[in-house]
Amino acid sequence: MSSTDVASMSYARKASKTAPPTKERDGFESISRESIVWTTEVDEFQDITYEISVENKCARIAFNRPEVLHAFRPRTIREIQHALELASEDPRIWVIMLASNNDPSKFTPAFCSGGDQNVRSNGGGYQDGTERQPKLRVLDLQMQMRRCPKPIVAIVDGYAIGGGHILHMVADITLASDISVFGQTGPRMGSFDAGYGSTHMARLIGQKRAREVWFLCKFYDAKQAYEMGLINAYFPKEELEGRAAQWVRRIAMNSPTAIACCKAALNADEDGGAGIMQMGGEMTRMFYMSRESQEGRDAFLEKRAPKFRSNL
Ligand SMILES: CC(C)(COP(=O)(O)OP(=O)(O)OC[C@H]1O[C@@H](n2cnc3c(N)ncnc32)[C@H](O)[C@@H]1OP(=O)(O)O)[C@@H](O)C(=O)NCCC(=O)NCCSC(=O)c1cc(O)c2ccccc2c1O
Repeated sequence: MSSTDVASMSYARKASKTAPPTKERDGFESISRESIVWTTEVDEFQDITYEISVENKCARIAFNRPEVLHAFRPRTIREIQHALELASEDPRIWVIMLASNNDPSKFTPAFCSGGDQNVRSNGGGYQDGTERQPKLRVLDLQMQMRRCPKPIVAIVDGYAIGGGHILHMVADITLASDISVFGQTGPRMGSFDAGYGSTHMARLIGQKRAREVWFLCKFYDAKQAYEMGLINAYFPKEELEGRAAQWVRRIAMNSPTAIACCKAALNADEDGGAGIMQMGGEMTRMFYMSRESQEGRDAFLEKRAPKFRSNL
């Protein structure tokens, strides 16, 4: 019997009608924390790795530039965009991890240190020879992460700074190790993110705190980040991998459609017309699966008047 089955059993209804209420009845603690065994899905990436676990219904996209603390250049972002598209369109994948590959014996651990300053151009963005024009491609990635119907879990182990800090905030869930450090540096090095980097941060931690983070450019440890509401949880470094596996397994046990709709609704509250479009898209997708919707298409193709049956 797999650990997921054990968790499902404790989650299932039981016969007793007199048991006192306990929070353990959610079954969460019985979900396995064993490391996920990953299979490399695409190996032509240079700046990232992309792995999947079909058994656990999840994908792992990881920054792989430890020598610059996983700073991203346009190539890095383009590769993440491609991997995210693969994961989004793969029916075997229900949850997506955004992480980093660290070897603390060689380089300081980091999730991501933001835009690679070596390729920051004077032309209004970043240019590593792969862009037609210098651009802030990471903003497109942020939109793609928001619009992805599958939950994205950021796994932060080390520095999450600048644009790297924004990427974990844009992810749906953030789990961190206790050695992690969070912060913005833009105003110290001539940059800022006036999009989600400012507005979503204020939604997460409040206006006063967001102004502090941007105006002072202080760094915060994992405990402070948790207390501020920047992250969901933090764990001793050696436990992070197992705890992340537990969270991801649990999300993948739940209804993917319900989760997609919750994500769309939470985005809609913040994203105005674009958020409503995302939620509307989910509604239309499900409506297309109904007999009522299909009757409209069939009637058109058969050149007859539709005979709708209302479900209302
Ligand atoms: C994170 C640090 C505080 C760590 O300091 P530490 O002393 O431990 O390590 P080093 O500084 O020696 O770093 C090791 C090694 O990595 C290189 N490196 C680190 N970060 C970067 C980077 N961002 N770009 C390029 N290279 C980097 C460093 O040079 C070292 O290499 P060596 O060859 O010298 O060994 C510290 O590293 C630090 O402060 N890093 C800079 C972090 C930063 O300022 N990031 C923000 C960049 S701006 C940005 O990210 C950004 C994002 C967006 O989403 C935007 C969106 C819209 C508009 C603008 C955006 C934007 O500007």
